[in-house]
Amino acid sequence: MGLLQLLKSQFWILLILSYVFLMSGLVVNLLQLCTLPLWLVNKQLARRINIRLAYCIASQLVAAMEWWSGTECTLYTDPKSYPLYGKENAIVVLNHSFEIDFLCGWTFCERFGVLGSSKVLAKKELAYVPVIGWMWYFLEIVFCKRKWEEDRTTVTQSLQKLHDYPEKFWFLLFCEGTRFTPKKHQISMQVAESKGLPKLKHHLLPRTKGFWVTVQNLRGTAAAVYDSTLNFRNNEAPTLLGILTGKKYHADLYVRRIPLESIPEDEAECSAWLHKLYQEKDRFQEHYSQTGRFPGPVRSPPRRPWSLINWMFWCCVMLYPLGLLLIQLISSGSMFTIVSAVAVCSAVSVGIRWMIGQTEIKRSSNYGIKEAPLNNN
Ligand SMILES: CC/C=C\C/C=C\C/C=C\C/C=C\C/C=C\C/C=C\CCC(=O)SCCNC(=O)CCNC(=O)[C@H](O)C(C)(C)COP(=O)(O)OP(=O)(O)OC[C@H]1O[C@@H](n2cnc3c(N)ncnc32)[C@H](O)[C@@H]1OP(=O)(O)O
Ligand SMILES: CCCCCCCCCCCCCCCC(=O)OC[C@@H](O)COP(=O)(O)O
Repeated sequence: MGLLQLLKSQFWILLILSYVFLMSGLVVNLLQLCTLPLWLVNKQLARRINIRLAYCIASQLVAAMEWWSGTECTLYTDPKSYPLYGKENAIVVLNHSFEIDFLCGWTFCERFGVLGSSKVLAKKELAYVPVIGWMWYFLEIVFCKRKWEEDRTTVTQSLQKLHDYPEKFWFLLFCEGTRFTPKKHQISMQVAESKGLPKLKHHLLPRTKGFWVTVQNLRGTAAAVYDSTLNFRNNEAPTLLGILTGKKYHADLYVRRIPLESIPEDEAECSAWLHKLYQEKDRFQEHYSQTGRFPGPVRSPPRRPWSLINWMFWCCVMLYPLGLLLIQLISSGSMFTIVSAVAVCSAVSVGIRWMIGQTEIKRSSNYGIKEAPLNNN
């Protein structure tokens, strides 16, 4: 292990990065709160400001991945579709097997200039995660309870609001609805069998209602579906903690652009279309596991310096007062201040550990387990 790598893996470095992320995130959340009155007067301006504020938070994680860990991202895609990426609204369909799949998604958003405005159909629990969840509220992220009876109306309403969104956005859908685990896979394949659908090896059976409602409500707003399949080289199972301690991974993403008009409007046909798409995705993953690559040409966009510049800016802004405080602390020698500083450090590390925990598959929800196939009609 090199000296730099050793340094990156030190706990106190992680603590400093976490402090910068948490404190700058809370400052950004506060600024977002201040834009509330502006929504009443000039909604489009409020949205544009919030896109930039969200960029300040999300791009710190992207910088950690691209610049700190040096993780590389290769894009396999058709050269004819490539010039359209970032220039049109799109619905992105992505497999949900990795702890940092959302971060890889963000990295591509950054490279195509849509990071601040990127959206997702997210489980409601994430709305309460400090910094990220609070930021999403101002970004008009669509939340769902994964209970169709309730989601049908709320998801439709949230999607309708995006019709006049002032900047280009990608709307991410993890149609599997939860992270892949062997147990969830086994249960979802029982569901597939009970529905007479072919079994999938690398994916859970997709939930089709969210996809259908998204496509229907974004017709005329989004131009295409980007069918995206992600994998990592050398059978790696990357983690956010790995990224933050400087571990380098190599992600491969296969993207196919499918014009929205080619997707059926009828719910049953749309559902069958999505099942077929997942059967194809499964074949791409099988191809990857056999050959170590996806089909088609490679066209990788380079990383941009903006995420790093933003991160450096927040490091300077947040570390300056921390430095002053430390000097004061050491020179005062007061037991009370030292105990307070230790308490703050502990709170930061517990808070960040909890947030990182949200990304860990071993802490994944029971969704997809609790509904036994026998309960399905
Ligand atoms: C060029 C570069 C291209 C791309 C770059 C890539 C990406 C970048 C893009 C954007 C980035 C943006 C942001 C990223 C940042 C962060 C994101 C982080 C995380 C958030 C992600 C989540 O929170 S995922 C969880 C929430 N999302 C979803 O669940 C979406 C999918 N779900 C649905 O669509 C659901 O239908 C629903 C949520 C709308 C409703 O849920 P409900 O449970 O009520 O679902 P259903 O009614 O569908 O369920 C009943 C049907 O399911 C069948 N069933 C029962 N048991 C199972 C089972 N175990 N497995 C499968 N199916 C099952 C049942 O039979 C019912 O079937 P029907 O035939 O009746 O439908
Ligand atoms: C430099 C930064 C230092 C500190 C970084 C801490 C950042 C914490 C970021 C938390 C972001 C949370 C996003 C989680 C996304 C996710 O993967 O959600 C899972 C859901 O899809 C499905 O849930 P489940 O049903 O439980 O599998």
